[in-house]
Amino acid sequence: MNQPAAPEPAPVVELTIGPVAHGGHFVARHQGRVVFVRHALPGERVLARLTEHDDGARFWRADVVDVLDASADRQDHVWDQADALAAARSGRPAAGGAEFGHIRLEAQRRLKGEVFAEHLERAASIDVSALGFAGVEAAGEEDGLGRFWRTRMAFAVDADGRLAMHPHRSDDLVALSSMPLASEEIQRLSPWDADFSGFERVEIAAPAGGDETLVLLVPSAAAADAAGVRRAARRVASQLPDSASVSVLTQEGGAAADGRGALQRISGRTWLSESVELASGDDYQFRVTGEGFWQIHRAAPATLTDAVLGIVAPEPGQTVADLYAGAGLFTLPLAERVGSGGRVLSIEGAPGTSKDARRNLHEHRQAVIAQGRVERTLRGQLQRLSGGRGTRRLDAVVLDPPRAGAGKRAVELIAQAQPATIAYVSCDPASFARDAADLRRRGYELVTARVFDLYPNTHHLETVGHFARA
Ligand SMILES: C[S@@+](CC[C@H](N)C(=O)[O-])C[C@H]1O[C@@H](n2cnc3c(N)ncnc32)[C@H](O)[C@@H]1O
Repeated sequence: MNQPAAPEPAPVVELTIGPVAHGGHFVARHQGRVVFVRHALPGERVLARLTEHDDGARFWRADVVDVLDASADRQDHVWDQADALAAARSGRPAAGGAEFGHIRLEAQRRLKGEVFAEHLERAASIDVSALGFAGVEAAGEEDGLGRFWRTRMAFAVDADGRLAMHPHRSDDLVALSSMPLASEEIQRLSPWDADFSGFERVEIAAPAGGDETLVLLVPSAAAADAAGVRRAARRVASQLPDSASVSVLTQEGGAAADGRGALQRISGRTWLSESVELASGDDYQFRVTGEGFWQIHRAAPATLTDAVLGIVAPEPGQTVADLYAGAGLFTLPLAERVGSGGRVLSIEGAPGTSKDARRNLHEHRQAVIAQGRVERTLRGQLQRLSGGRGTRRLDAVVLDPPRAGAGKRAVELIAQAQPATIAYVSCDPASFARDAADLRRRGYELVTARVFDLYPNTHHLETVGHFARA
């Protein structure tokens, strides 16, 4: 019988690396075609394996397998399991999730600043140097190598029940023996040593500085009956320290935070208590349910809230909107500052997360907590706030949309409310630049932009932009 032909090994080509591009890639050219290369640095000469190279494709993709001339910004990778060069040498896949780990931290920030500046220039004709953009800022105290900052982690589970992660754009799984971006609280659980058989996804959350952790187990599609799932979950719980609360999350489709999931407690609690201390010394407590949204970097909640309050400078009696509000991270300090004579309209789409916001704000009657999509609910909420006399104008708007940005309809509604000030928090420079261009067309100018490195050793960056009505 004929054996199927073994797949051709992907070609390896020599490339000279050009500038950084968004998404963790660097731009090179091969035979006139653009190649997006990972694990590289500008100016390097490398050997790279073509991972996507269709003849008809507009561009190709490649991963560096060897460095012929190294950049001075290159360092030993901070996480051996994500080290693409070591992986290529030993013929194993590298885990995704730390695609900038081979770059010195200061250089990562310089590159992220270049990506940010380029997007604003290209999509919104904004020259960030004219705004006094001072480069990407570190958040909070940090490990010199950009490790131990993630208070939220999501893992896959391999066939042996080990925590695992996918390589970039791959369905393969890399079983983990470490994950140095995870916070020290998560490290203390040593989840890499546990057996998660029976589950297909594991989410772990740990508040910065606390000793409680929350482990959510998503049963695999082929899971046994409910009793079998509970037994498997109890077996997981028995392998973890007592400080870990364990719950099973069953999802009837959709993301964890969409409110359609059901949480079933196995041990401990189904929620975490998060504490945020601002630069002013003000201290806030939040309850965040297992499947609810919370910022990932340990210093992000305080860093972002300080930046937002610095822009909005809320005053007693004002009316402010907090859009894409999550569990109320910004809503709570805004509500305290506008006082009982003011109003904060807080809109969050995910029902479970919105429930958290309602609990976190229940003592603040000036906060109106609305659940729904901003683009669908903002107008109706502003009409309600005006008591049926047209649409309530806003003094300021804070928006912190997901990666896709706010989009045309939400920007239109925000501009119609005529806020003097807009604080726009964004985790994606492309959608931020697109929305910034739209805000400009509607009479708002970007006054300042700060970029925070809330995702060290990855290509991601967080922007807080201050827009003012021209
Ligand atoms: C980046 S998070 C910000 C949450 C909050 N500001 C914080 O920092 O904790 C974005 C939030 O927007 C919510 N969301 C996504 N799309 C939405 C939409 N169209 N309308 C309202 N909320 C939405 C998500 O559920 C998520 O909680």
